[in-house]
Parts: sequence; structure tokens; C-alpha cells
Amino acid sequence: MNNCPAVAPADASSPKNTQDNKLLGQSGISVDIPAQEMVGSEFDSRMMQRCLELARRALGRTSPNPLVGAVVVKDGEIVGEGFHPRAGEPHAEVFALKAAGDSARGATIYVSLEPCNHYGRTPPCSEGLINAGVSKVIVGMVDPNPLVAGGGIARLRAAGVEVVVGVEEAACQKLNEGFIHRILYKRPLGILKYAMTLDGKIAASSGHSTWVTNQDARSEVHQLRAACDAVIVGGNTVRQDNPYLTSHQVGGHNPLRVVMSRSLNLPENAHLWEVAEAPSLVLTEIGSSRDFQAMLLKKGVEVVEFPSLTPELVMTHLYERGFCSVLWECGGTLAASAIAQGAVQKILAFIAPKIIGGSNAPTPVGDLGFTTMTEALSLERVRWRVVGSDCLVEGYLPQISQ
Ligand SMILES: Nc1nc(O)c(N)c(N[C@@H]2O[C@H](COP(=O)(O)O)[C@@H](O)[C@H]2O)n1
Ligand SMILES: [Zn+2]
Repeated sequence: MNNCPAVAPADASSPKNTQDNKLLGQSGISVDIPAQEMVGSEFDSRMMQRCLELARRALGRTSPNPLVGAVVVKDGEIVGEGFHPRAGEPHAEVFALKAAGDSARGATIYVSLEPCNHYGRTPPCSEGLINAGVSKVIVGMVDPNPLVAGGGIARLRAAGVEVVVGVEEAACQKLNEGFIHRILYKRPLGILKYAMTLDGKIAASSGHSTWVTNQDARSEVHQLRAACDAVIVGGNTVRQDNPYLTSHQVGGHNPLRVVMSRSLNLPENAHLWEVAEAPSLVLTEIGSSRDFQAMLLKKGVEVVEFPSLTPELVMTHLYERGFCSVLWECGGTLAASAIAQGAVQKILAFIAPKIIGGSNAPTPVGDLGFTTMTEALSLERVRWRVVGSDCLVEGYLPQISQ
């Protein structure tokens, strides 16, 4: 799968989904390249792919910052590499320049995101590159952050550095679709993931659901968790499945495991209350059981009370915590509310070639209030691929007018 995120909305303050399917390079921020056309040589593409490979080493750990990789090339050879490890630490370019040392003078640097041009937690990379004497900068994508937004490229060009923009642009945007969404919409990207049988059920009518999909699909879900900042379930999922929601990867990142429960009618001994491996957060409403809250706090589980617990407010809360991407792994009722409230932009549906039947067996998305097929949400930029014996369908939701 290789598609790019929806970006460049008319109103970037809106948390709702967007139908605007333009590439970042085509809109809002001006970039002098036509999208979809190959920019740069095959060698440039290979170097940019190396940048993305380096960037992925920090998967799940950089929010609210992006994943960025950089490679310094001199006389056709890589002389320095780097990636951004986490917010507050130096940017990818700084690590790559440091590794290159004096060889950076007159060299070309590839970087998957436009070099920054502002004083944030760290100083501007544009100045660092100019001071190091690089002669050419090859950029994957323009930084949507309004503090940068083409300013890094302009600064470099003003200093006489040659700049090429848009090498492997779609792949660079895809890697940072959560960061882009966060910057443009002031919300994390919401990804609804579910696994269902060929007849559209996520469990048997008894509630039994282990396992709908094969091991390959479950490993893919573990990788997905490792790349996300948080994973959300509702109380029903805790009661019925008692999940761990970890990435099951040695040394891999674990997302914050979030439970939404108005009543706190939850089991006392759920796996999610074991926080040695990964942190947990319970979101509830004011007035829910103080005793249960005290028990959770004692076990190290964070509890936050809302006057009214809704997916929309939860996404606002997670944005304020600095998150870029949130995985909804909930049941159908919560999934429907999350979709209706614009808390989901992307769908990942694993479909297993199995039939369970049962008119009461649960389905992935509950009532959306639609009564005709013309109201159905048609996904955009749909891709699918086979994962073991299952099929994974990926797509983006259109904007819902409310
Ligand atoms: N080009 C580039 N390389 C990196 O390694 C980066 N982390 C970024 N990030 C951009 O700068 C903002 C964060 O700045 P501070 O880390 O706070 O100094 C981030 O929002 C991106 O716009 N860019
Ligand atoms: Zn920087």
C-alpha cells in the first residue's frame, strides 16, 4: 500500500474528516513540482528511501514531532546518516551532519522532511546546513508546520544552496500522515482497525472472538500498535476480551492503552491494569465509582474524568497530550460514535475468509443513523492486499457533514 494522506483543508482548525484529496505539494504550501511525477533520479529515490528506513527506527516515539531521516552523500557515497529519535532531541539533519563531519562540506544531504527554519526545542537546521557548507539539499516533502512551511527551503536557496523538493514525496507524506493530520486539523489521526469474517462479524453471537484473523494479520496489528501513540477500547472490549493491547515486540514502542468507560463497570483484574510493560489511561465521567478509580490509581493506571465522555473530546484530550496517531480497536457501538464525531479518518479492515453466521453476532460498526445505501460512507484512496490467508482493506473516510 502506498498512498498519501488527505491534507490541505480549507479550514485547518476543523477536527472533521476531509474530502480534499490533494497532495500537500499541490496546495496551500507552494512547491515547484507537479505531484505524482517522479522527481530526481533513481539514485535520489534510493537515498530518500534510505532516509525513510532510518526515520522508521523511531516509529511511535517522536510525537508530537515527525519521523525524519537524513543521509549525507559525497562523491556517490554515504558519509553520514541520522534520524530524529524523539521530541526534544536533535533533528535528523544534525545527527547526519555530525556523522559526516568535514565531509559535509560540498556534499548533498537527503532529508525526508524540509529542514526546519525556526527556534523550537532545537535551533534551525537550515542554518546548520548552511554553516556545514552542504551544496545541495534534496527534500522529500514540504513541512506543513506553519513555523516552517517552505521557509526552510527559501532560507537555503537564499544562501545559494541548491534545493530539490519532492523526491519520494508520497512515501514521505504517508510515513508522517499522523503528524500532517495533527498539524492541519489540531487532532491526532484516528485509525479504526477491526477484524471481521467474510460475513461481516467481529465475533460469534456468544461474544467469542479469538481469533478472527490469522497470525500474520495479528503480527501486522502489533506493528501498527508500535507505530501509534495510543490505542482506544471501550469497557465492553475489556469485559469480553481482556486484551493486552501491547505491540508484543521486544524493545518496540507500546502505545498508551486507553479505556473509555462512563460507569467504570470494569473487571478488577484486567490485563490492562498491569502497567509494567505499557501505560494505561482510563477515561471516565465525573461521578463514576471513586473506589474503582482509587484501585486503578493504586495499580499505576492514570484516570481522567470528563463531564461528558465522547470520542470527540477524547481526541481533543489526546491532541493536547501531543499525540499524532490514535488507533481505535473498539467494538461497533463506540466505532460508530467515533466515526459520527469525526474521530476516525482512516479504516483498516482485516477480512478473514470465514463465515460464522448469527443474526446477533456483532458487526464492526454500529448504527450510524443511515437508512439508505446512498448514505453509505464510500472510502477514498482504497488499497487492499493479502496478509497470510486474510485480506487487509485500507481506505480514508470522506468528510461527514454534521
Ligand atoms: N526537518 C526536520 N527534521 C527533523 O528531524 C525534525 N524533527 C523536524 N521537525 C520540525 O520541527 C518541529 C519541531 O521542532 P523542535 O524539535 O521543537 O525544535 C516539528 O513540528 C517539525 O515541523 N524537521
Ligand atoms: Zn530541524
